[in-house]
Order: sequence, then structure tokens, then C-alpha cells
Amino acid sequence: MTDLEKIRLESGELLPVMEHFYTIQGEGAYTGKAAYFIRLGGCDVGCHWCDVKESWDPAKHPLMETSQIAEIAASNCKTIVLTGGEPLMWNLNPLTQQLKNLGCTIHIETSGAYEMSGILDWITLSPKKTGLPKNDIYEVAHELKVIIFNNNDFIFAAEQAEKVNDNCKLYLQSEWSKRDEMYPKMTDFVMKNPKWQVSVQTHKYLNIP
Ligand SMILES: C[S@@+](CC[C@H](N)C(=O)[O-])C[C@H]1O[C@@H](n2cnc3c(N)ncnc32)[C@H](O)[C@@H]1O
Ligand SMILES: Nc1nc2[nH]cc(C(=O)O)c2c(=O)[nH]1
Ligand code: SF4
Ligand SMILES: [Mg+2]
Repeated sequence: MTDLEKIRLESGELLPVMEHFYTIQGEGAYTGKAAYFIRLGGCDVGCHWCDVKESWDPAKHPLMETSQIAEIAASNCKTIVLTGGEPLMWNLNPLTQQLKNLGCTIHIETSGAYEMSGILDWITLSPKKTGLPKNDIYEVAHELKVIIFNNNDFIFAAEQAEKVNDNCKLYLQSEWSKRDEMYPKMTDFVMKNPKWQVSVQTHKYLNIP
């Protein structure tokens, strides 16, 4: 990377884009809604069950002009989902400002492990034990989505729910490879604790991205 590219990456004028695609939001509160996904490369949170490990090394993904990715996204759909990788590793101010100028509503999928940036209409916080969220995001998260890999994750979910604001929706989502074991436990938990809802990775059943 050249010095100029480094500077433009820090300012958010360039971003490492792993992929971008038009699909249906598969998870959480907006399940079923058409959205254009922008998946940024780079993550060091290290979830051993991560379903996009290819995203982790930012150097493997081409730097794109932020203005170009904003225009492509907005020309496909006005609902945008920023994901990764960990999108908050990057300065999201220019990208989100440009998407806003183009009339978009912007959602983010994040672990919250990095400082927030950008103009964000819907924040889905999916906290991880290996890289806990920064404190500020609990106050503004719209949706808490805890991944259930084993029984201890129910306790982690309850602890994280204590930290979010009162309006935040609460979701449990099974780790994909553990779904046959975990969904029965999760449905039981949700019926006993109805402030929680079940989230299913519906796009994996629909065979869409
Ligand atoms: C790939 S992550 C990218 C965004 C961000 N790094 C995060 O973890 O929120 C997108 C969503 O997929 C979830 N996820 C990742 N791997 C999963 C798996 N194997 N099973 C279920 N959900 C998974 C994450 O918890 C997160 O909610
Ligand atoms: N359809 C679809 N919905 C999703 N919701 C969150 C996703 C993500 O990887 O962040 C995702 C994804 O990869 N595909
Ligand atoms: S924080 Fe998100 S992208 Fe990073 S390893 Fe965990 S699930 Fe994967
Ligand atoms: Mg995914």
C-alpha cells in the first residue's frame, strides 16, 4: 500500500471491500427485507466459528473508492447493510455521508469491538467474548444479537442484555453448525424469557448470499 493509500484509508475515502451484493436480510429484526450488503475486509476478534473467515485479512481485499461503492449500492437499493469483517475497524464517516446524500437508510452488523463512526440508522450489536464491545455502543444499539454456541452463551446473553438500553431488541441466534442442538434449548429459553426473540439465519435455508 502506498503512503497516499494509507492516508485515504484512514480518512475513509478508500475502504477494503470484500464483496457487495443485493440480497434479503436473513437475520434479526429486518429479516426478509431487501438490502444491499457491503462487506468490508478486516477483523481481529477471532470467533472460531466465524462464517466469513476469508474476511479477516484486510490486505486480501481490494481498496475501493468510497464514492464508487456508495453509488453502486444506492443504485440497487436504498436499504444498505454494512458488515464484514468488522466494519467499525474503518472510518465510516465518508461512506455513510455519501449513502445518506443518495437517500439511503443504513444498517450495520457489528461486534462493537471498535470505536463507532458514521451515520447509522440501525445498529445490530453482536457482542463477542474475545473482543467485548466498547461501552458507548450499548446506549445506541437497536438490536442485540447473541450467538449461541454452547450453554454458557445463555449466561453471556443475559449479561449483555443488562448493558443495552431499554429500547434495544434482544435476539438469540444459534451458531450455524450447532443449530440442531441449540434451537430446542433456545426456544425453551425464549418461552421462559419472552423479552428475547429467536433469530434464524434464513438466507442459509434460502440458499441466497
Ligand atoms: C460475519 S459477522 C460480521 C459483522 C461483525 N463482525 C459481527 O460479528 O457482528 C455478521 C453476523 O454473523 C454472525 N455470525 C458469524 N458467524 C456465525 C455462525 N457461524 N453462526 C451464526 N451466526 C454467525 C455474527 O455474530 C454477526 O451477527
Ligand atoms: N442474507 C444475509 N443476511 C445477513 N445478515 C447479516 C449478515 C452478515 O454476514 O453480516 C448476512 C449475510 O451474509 N447474508
Ligand atoms: S467479529 Fe464478526 S467477522 Fe469477526 S470473527 Fe467474529 S463473527 Fe467473524
Ligand atoms: Mg453472514
